[in-house]
Amino acid sequence: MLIGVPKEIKNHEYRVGMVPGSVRELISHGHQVIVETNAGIGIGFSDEDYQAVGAEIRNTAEDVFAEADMIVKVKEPLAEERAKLREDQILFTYLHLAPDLPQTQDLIKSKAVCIAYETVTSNNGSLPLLAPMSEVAGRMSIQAGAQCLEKSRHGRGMLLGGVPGVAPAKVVIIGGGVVGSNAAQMAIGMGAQVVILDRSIDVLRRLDAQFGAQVQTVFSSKDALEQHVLSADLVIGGVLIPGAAAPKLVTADMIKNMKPGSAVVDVAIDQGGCFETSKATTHAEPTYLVDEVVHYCVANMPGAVPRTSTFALNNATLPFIISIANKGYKAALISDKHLMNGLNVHKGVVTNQSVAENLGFEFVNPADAIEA
Ligand SMILES: NC(=O)C1=CN([C@@H]2O[C@H](COP(=O)(O)OP(=O)(O)OC[C@H]3O[C@@H](n4cnc5c(N)ncnc54)[C@H](O)[C@@H]3O)[C@@H](O)[C@H]2O)C=CC1
Ligand SMILES: CC(=O)C(=O)O
Ligand SMILES: [Mg+2]
Repeated sequence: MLIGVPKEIKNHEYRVGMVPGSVRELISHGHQVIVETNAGIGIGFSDEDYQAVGAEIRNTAEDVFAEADMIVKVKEPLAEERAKLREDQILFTYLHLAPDLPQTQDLIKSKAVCIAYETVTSNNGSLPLLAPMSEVAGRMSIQAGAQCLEKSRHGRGMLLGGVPGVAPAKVVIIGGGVVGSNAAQMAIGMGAQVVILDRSIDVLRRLDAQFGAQVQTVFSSKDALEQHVLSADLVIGGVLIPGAAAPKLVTADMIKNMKPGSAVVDVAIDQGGCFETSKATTHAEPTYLVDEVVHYCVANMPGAVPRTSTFALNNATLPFIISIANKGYKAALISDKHLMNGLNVHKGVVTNQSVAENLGFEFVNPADAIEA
């Protein structure tokens, strides 16, 4: 198979779909890889590094999209990338379609085979291609939130951990999955007072076993959520209903009633966000104010630490890339129900139930779609 790796074009996005080590593995399986010039330059991989392991370099994204059987990326394709997709071409990347009608419409129109990292599943119920980036974003959310509390960012002027004789900040984490538990680990390390809400008792049990008395675990009822959000200095949003748009758990009214200078970090923004007042921001301009509450809503947080993130992501994606390349996408999907769950759009039809329901498209079972 001919696999193409374009350079990412989202604002301040320096991750790349494949590192040279992964390219080497694919070539050892008998495949060809073309890489857009400077695709890895932001994390220290030159064109020569890719050529040294057998890749060919192309000067433009047009060339990569025109030639490749499968495109391997990081972020969802932007409009100008979507316009380059071809019928039957395989696209393997993050998509986050549920809150994104224009992208979904374009992918349908392209008739490409679109497999999303974030809905690939595993036997233990986790999302193996989302988890590494959620680890990064969860850890970063506390760094980002700590900066938002600084006076220069219009925050309350509080140090997360306080100092002896002065109370620490109260950090409230909504969603205790991968983002939430990694955020908790960092917040505890910085000495904050930490509360985590989740609506899964099993998740709360796991957090209790992991962190003991260092966190307060809370069942996420409307009442509890309101009580803790209103008394928080920093709120981290890390909820997920796989494939679906994030529930708007924190209303605009609740934001209005938070303390002036408090901060919210909406990690779930890539699924539309869990604060009613959230709108996606970029690393160039990460924050804005609503009712004196600092909002940080960057949809590609791991892009800020692209070297760590690229390796973490590529470690997880490589086995699936090899499987698709070796078997062809149909056999790869049929042989692995977890990879099949990644199929979101197939040659003009929507094959993810949550995406179809959220956006009002007809849902076609992925197995039926690829047999058709
Ligand atoms: N902004 C960014 O750069 C990044 C964003 N993300 C996003 O972060 C979000 C969280 O991802 P993960 O932690 O990997 O998901 P996860 O599935 O590990 O955890 C989500 C948690 O939310 C909980 N939850 C669902 N509904 C809830 C509710 N009503 N109240 C309280 N808890 C609720 C679930 O029980 C689960 O424990 C996803 O939307 C993901 O796409 C992940 C990586 C980077
Ligand atoms: C998960 C995701 O959207 C990201 O890593 O940017
Ligand atoms: Mg994202």
